[in-house]
Amino acid sequence: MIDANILVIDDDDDILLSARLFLKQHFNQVLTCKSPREINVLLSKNEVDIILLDMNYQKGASDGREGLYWLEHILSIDKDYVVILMTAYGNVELAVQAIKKGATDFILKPWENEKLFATLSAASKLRQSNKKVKKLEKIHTSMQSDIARKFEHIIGNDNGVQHLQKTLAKVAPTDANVLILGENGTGKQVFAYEIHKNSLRRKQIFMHVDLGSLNENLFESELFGYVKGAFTDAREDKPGRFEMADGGTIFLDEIGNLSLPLQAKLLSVLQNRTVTRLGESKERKIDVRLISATNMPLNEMVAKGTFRQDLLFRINTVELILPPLRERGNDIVLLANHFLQSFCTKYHKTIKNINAKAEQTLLNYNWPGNVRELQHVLERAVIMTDGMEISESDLQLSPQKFGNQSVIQADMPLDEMEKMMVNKAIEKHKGNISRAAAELGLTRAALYRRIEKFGL
Ligand SMILES: Nc1ncnc2c1ncn2[C@@H]1O[C@H](COP(=O)(O)OP(=O)(O)OP(=O)(O)O)[C@@H](O)[C@H]1O
Repeated sequence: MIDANILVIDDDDDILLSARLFLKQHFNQVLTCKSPREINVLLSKNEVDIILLDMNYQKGASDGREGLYWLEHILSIDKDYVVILMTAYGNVELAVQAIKKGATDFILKPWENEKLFATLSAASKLRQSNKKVKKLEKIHTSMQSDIARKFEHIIGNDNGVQHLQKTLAKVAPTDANVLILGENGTGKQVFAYEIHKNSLRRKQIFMHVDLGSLNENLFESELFGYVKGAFTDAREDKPGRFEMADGGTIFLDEIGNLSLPLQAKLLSVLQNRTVTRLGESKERKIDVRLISATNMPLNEMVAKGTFRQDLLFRINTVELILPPLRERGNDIVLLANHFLQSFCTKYHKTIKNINAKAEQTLLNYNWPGNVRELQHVLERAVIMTDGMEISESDLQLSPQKFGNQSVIQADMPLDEMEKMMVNKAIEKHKGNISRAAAELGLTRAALYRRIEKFGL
């Protein structure tokens, strides 16, 4: 059985019947219709690979003009359709004209079944390779932007990060849906890409979609695509991100920002594994591995009714919770040195190290912007410093973000400082753990761990 869908258009019922009976034995799907006027509807509802098109429809017509007209029409819908013309009149000139206009081949009626099969199987090979080329072009474009994005490797020796790396290694080669949770800048995108790089889909597309930047109007056209004329600016057919990611991984970033109506639309695509472009009713199958990420507390949102539970179940087969940078201990110094090296290379500077006092400052800081903030701090420090080492003043860290300065003294041990902040936040929010955790930039679980640790 050849994996191709054939549409046969002929005004003669006997021809349609014999084509259907014969071709059904060899091809995936065979559709037939009597009038080329039905072409638009049929092509918008079905995934068709090859069109077998009669040249004459009006009674007594034999010049093939109608066939040429409909050939052009089909190719104007999508120039990649493979069209094979058929006629009872062995007119070579007409055949040449049709091929010039974009037909793939020509067959004479009455046909011999073997000849018809040979022509159609060659055509389906052509169609497959056209599809492959298109897909490769898409992958090429996406890889170009990947290269421009320049992904980092995951750096981290902290227990939490090491544990996550082990989970990642187990999950990556499966097709399981992964949800990555963590504050801004904790490396959710880095982890998502690492999963893709270690998956069986590594040679296919990694499609990053920032859902936070898509408003209600753009959501469907970006994600599901559209056909020419679907709306005023739709000048040509455009596949959506899901279709482009077919065969690869789609990374839905900021999934917690979706409104409830958009969550419903996304859920239906994930359940059916098909997308329908705006302006058409045809369903297109998609095969994607899904990774989602957010800095929002999805479980709490489910409890409040602002995030659909069924959508959460669909996306969180495996959950990775990235710890904030302030909880990663010495990884702060490890990452800082890594960024020091890379910015020294970028700015052609020779800076040997970060001095001890500056290191301690980095360790004491709260890092509300996490690894991204650390990266910026090091970039600025490398640019600004004139010496051979990074000192505390080069870091230019905002004093407010070391915690409550009015009571915290500079020489206070880190643990005590932390205990005091936790206590204050719980008091301020009258024991409401969620609010206290939100203020501290911690997850509820992380706050409970501290309450236990400090015996509060
Ligand atoms: N473990 C890590 N090792 C090396 N670089 C990292 C690591 N984690 C994060 N980074 C770097 O920090 C920056 C922020 O990371 P990333 O964009 O992945 O964070 P994010 O959690 O997706 O952020 P946001 O929530 O704002 O989208 C990136 O430049 C990334 O390369």
